[in-house]
Amino acid sequence: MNNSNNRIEPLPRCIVLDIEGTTTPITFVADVLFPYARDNVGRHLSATYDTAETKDDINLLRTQVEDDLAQGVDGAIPIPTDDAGKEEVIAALVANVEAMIKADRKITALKQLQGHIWRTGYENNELEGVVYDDVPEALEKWHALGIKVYIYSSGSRLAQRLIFGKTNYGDLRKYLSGFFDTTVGNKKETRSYIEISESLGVDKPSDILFVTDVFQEAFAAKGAGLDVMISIRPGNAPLPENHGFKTITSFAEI
Ligand SMILES: CSCCC(=O)C(=O)COP(=O)(O)O
Ligand SMILES: [Mg+2]
Repeated sequence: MNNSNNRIEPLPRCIVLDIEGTTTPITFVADVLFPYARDNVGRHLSATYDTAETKDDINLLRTQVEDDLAQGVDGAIPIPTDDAGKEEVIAALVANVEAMIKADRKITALKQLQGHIWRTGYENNELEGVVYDDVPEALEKWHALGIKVYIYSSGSRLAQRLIFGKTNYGDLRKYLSGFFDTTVGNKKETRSYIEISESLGVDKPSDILFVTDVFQEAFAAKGAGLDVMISIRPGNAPLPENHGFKTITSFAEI
């Protein structure tokens, strides 16, 4: 795409970016965001227990935990009914959420609650998003070229707006056209990328370039006909031998 890179492939009309391991170090998510959520989930639930937002979060978690218990998922414990009292309910919710975070589960019930907890952290200046140094310049370049850039992350759309709204390079949302999360589908399922492709209204799925760090996500996106590159960043998981995808270590290579 960039003449200096002598990229000969045609410009993608759209670029869809993963976050953890792609725009943002895995260490920021694993060592800052997830511990913040774990350490503040009890305080958050207690402070917002009677709000409609948290009631919705709790209902989602109740449904997820019922399914986890039926499936025998490690760490799942029953959540008492509301008449057991607020403290009892919150204690069970905290135990389940801590187990979900420890297992790095990419489920909507967890991600929706995490986004609400992180919102407080950003508002209180306890959190600031982190992106790699090559990201802002690439976003600005693509924006100038008229390329639409979207985010597809397991983090909720709120969490995505928060991280890009307050980064180490300021507010980057002006370069982003939209956000997709697990409500469109799991990132390792091809139908999720078909759904995204339909939503973006491109002529053909290959008009979209998807960039992620996870092989299974790349494979699922390729199955939907998207153009795919894999991001290699410090601390990312190793890739399978002969994975067959183009890899990049910086957005400047796109
Ligand atoms: C929006 S920042 C938090 C990202 C997150 O919760 C997560 O699990 C990262 O998953 P991704 O799909 O972006 O690798
Ligand atoms: Mg990722």
